[in-house]
Amino acid sequence: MAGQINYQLARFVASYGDASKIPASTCPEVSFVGRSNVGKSSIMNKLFNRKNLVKVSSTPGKTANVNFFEADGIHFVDLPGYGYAQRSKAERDRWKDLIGEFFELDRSFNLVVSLIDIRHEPSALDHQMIDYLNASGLPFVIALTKADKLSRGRADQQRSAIARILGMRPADLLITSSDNGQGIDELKEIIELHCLGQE
Ligand SMILES: Nc1nc2c(ncn2[C@@H]2O[C@H](COP(=O)(O)OP(=O)(O)OP(=O)(O)O)[C@@H](O)[C@H]2O)c(=O)[nH]1
Repeated sequence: MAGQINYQLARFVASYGDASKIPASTCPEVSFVGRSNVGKSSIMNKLFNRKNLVKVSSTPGKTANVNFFEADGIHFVDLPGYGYAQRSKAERDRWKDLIGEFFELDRSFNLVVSLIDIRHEPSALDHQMIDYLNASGLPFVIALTKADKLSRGRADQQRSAIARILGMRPADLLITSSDNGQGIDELKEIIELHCLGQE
């Protein structure tokens, strides 16, 4: 049951625009990836039960750095959203490099939470990210975001469709909403499993 990690004292730790400047891991880490505007900041705020600790922006593409948060001795890492078309190519390349370099670091990748908007098919960059996660062997979970925007039945259908596209089982994809809290306790349980070593 979720509840072993105390999220109450979540705090911002540091922000890095250059992966080579990130200090070595000192504790378990949970990293959040996904396309711009998918809801990374919102799901992190929901975990922390805070409105605005992780800046939520309705303008896509605001998270341009790797941002570290800490709660109860665990680091939560907000990675820059990828694939925001209206940015310059130079900026998109910088973000891609930053994400790529981050995953090449020798770190404690206890869990990567890969977010996909439940309403849309995975993008080419989502595929690239998930292929990379599969190939690297890093533990990851897919969280489908914004489920409150669909009926329960439609959300289940979308989960099956997205799972099929990704070659995964529907049960491997978590249906979540930062709006009504759906799936957040399950996500907490998965985080606990990977960060507190209860295999
Ligand atoms: N209805 C609904 N809206 C959501 C949900 N999660 C996020 N949003 C909205 O989607 C928009 C983007 O959310 P963010 O959490 O800022 O997304 P992000 O992935 O951090 O965005 P970047 O900073 O661009 O990488 C905001 O307007 C949020 O209010 C959700 O579960 N339900």
